[in-house]
Amino acid sequence: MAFLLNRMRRMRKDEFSRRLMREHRLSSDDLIYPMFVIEGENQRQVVPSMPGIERVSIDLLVEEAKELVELGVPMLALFPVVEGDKKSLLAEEAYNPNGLAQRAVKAVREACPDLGIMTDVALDPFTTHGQDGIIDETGYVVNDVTVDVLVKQALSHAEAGAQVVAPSDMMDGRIGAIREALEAEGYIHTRIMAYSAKYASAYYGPFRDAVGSSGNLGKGNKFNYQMDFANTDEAIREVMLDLEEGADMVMVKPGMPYLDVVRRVKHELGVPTFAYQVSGEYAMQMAAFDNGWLDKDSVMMESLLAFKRAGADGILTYFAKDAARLLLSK
Ligand SMILES: NCc1[nH]cc(CCC(=O)O)c1CC(=O)O
Ligand SMILES: [Mg+2]
Repeated sequence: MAFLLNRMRRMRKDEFSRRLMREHRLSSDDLIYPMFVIEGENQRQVVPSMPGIERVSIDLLVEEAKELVELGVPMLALFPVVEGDKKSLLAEEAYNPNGLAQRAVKAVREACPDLGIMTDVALDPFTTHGQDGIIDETGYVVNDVTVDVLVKQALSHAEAGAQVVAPSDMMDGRIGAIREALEAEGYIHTRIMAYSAKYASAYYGPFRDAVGSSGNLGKGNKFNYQMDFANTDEAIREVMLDLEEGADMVMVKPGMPYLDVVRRVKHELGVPTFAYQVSGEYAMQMAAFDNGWLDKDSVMMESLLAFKRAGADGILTYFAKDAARLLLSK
């Protein structure tokens, strides 16, 4: 032991050398903040299964968007919470040019022209049954009919001013169809963030509470369009297809339990890769924080850095504001 040449602890001894050898960093540039919007004015509703997260009306959404700009967060992800009488079997409200999402996009673009807005392209907030598409008489979500509606929805978002549209539905061929329609209508700059490897996950529960689709979905599941969580080769194929069809960014979802998939996508394909730390992952951590079982700031930052280590270029996270605030204070 007299001549221990490799002492790994030497570099860990002081903060300056720890800083020098640090391989990965989290910055506010890496964060995307998902937000839930409701009708009305000066309205806020808590989401019991997501402590700290509220559904807000457009006026309050705009105020929060300004806060995001100040915090250096580049983009928000918008999810409309649609009232029951707007839901239907054919989800017509999804492409209403004056729908809630479309109005919210316009309002935020006007107030914060440089903030990115990413819209959710999927039908689950608009269908009476809570599935992400149009169903046939057996309840099966019909792929190509659904894609036609998604195209209309994506175009209405682009027209409202969304710079990024994000299909989260997992229909086959929707990226290509949306890309072609955007090109044909002159929206050549609209970016597509594809939820490419989206798994049929039980971690989405609190989100479904937040958008009010859990009651409608009931005991239903999304196994015949979202991916089986036993697979990773299939994720690579899904990502490759979406890239061929014109996606600019791809996403893996959920996040923390799927970092192996994030790593494979980034390292095998080398494309802009994002991960979604979903509602259930947020709820789990918040439950521990609120009970005093885990320290919020340190565990939150450790969980977000793990995404960077795995290769993610950015993270959709309900912690985006808290993390950006913490980064600014350092
Ligand atoms: N298109 C639906 C959609 N878009 C984002 C989420 C989940 C997000 C989260 O859990 O935070 C879901 C839920 C689902 O697929 O049932
Ligand atoms: Mg696909």
